[in-house]
Amino acid sequence: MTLLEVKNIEMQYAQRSFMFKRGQEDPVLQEVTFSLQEGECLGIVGQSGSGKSTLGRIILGIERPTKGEVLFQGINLYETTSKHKKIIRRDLQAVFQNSYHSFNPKQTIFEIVEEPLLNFEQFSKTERQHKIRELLDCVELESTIAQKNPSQLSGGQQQRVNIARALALNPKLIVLDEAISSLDMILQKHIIHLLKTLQKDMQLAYIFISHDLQATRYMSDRIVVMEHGQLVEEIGKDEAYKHPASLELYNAILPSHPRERTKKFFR
Ligand SMILES: Nc1ncnc2c1ncn2[C@@H]1O[C@H](COP(=O)(O)OP(=O)(O)OP(=O)(O)O)[C@@H](O)[C@H]1O
Repeated sequence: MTLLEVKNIEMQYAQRSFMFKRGQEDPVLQEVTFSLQEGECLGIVGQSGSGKSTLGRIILGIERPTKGEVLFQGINLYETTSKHKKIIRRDLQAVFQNSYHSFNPKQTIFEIVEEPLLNFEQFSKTERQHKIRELLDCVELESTIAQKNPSQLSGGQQQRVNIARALALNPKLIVLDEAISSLDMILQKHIIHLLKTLQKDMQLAYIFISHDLQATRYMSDRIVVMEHGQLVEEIGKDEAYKHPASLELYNAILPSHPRERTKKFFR
């Protein structure tokens, strides 16, 4: 079943200038259209500045597009009642690149993961404690971590806390915007495996926004490539990239062995 429909999205920011008359910037997104099925992972790749994060924020309901619509479970995100907004806020979650900035540094990990439960569920304190233990276990964190502050955790542990918080309300879709980019290669691998397992166990859908073509290929059922705010190619998991913009990204991947990294990669 279709979970998300993104239709003809255009995004144009107003020019910010003290010197000149305020006008319009060139569109950051143009005619962006795609859909996502329940339980599916769609990868979004593209060069820096191609509009990936802007699109992610529009899908999350954080930024209103200039044109077009986003339907989540058939409900238009930008023209909805407060009752529907609350449902959407439960079912649609996000994990961003820099997890530390999304925490209140004074809160304990327990309080961070508890927050969505307090806001959306009618759980007793014991039920919340149980649920938080379960969520930390789900992301392979020891429950002793619950009394620590974010600054006492490693980057990988912080990102697991972020994932636990995103999972707290059993969402249908998580937008992962460069969610593994700040981690070292080994941690990236662990988190990717974890995300895959959670996706299967919880029938989650993901939008996986990344610069990393290999991680995106591993995670996604389908991949769309963005260039200058437009979707220029859509491929299946095992299909080869064809569009010049996709091939440029693909050719920028460093070979795994330094001997194979010839000068052409640094031109
Ligand atoms: N709030 C804003 N106001 C004005 N322009 C913006 C705003 N947010 C993003 N942009 C512009 O939109 C374009 C796309 O930015 P965006 O961050 O979506 O790209 P991206 O593909 O996610 O890049 P990166 O991979 O580097 O994060 C950029 O030119 C950026 O300067």
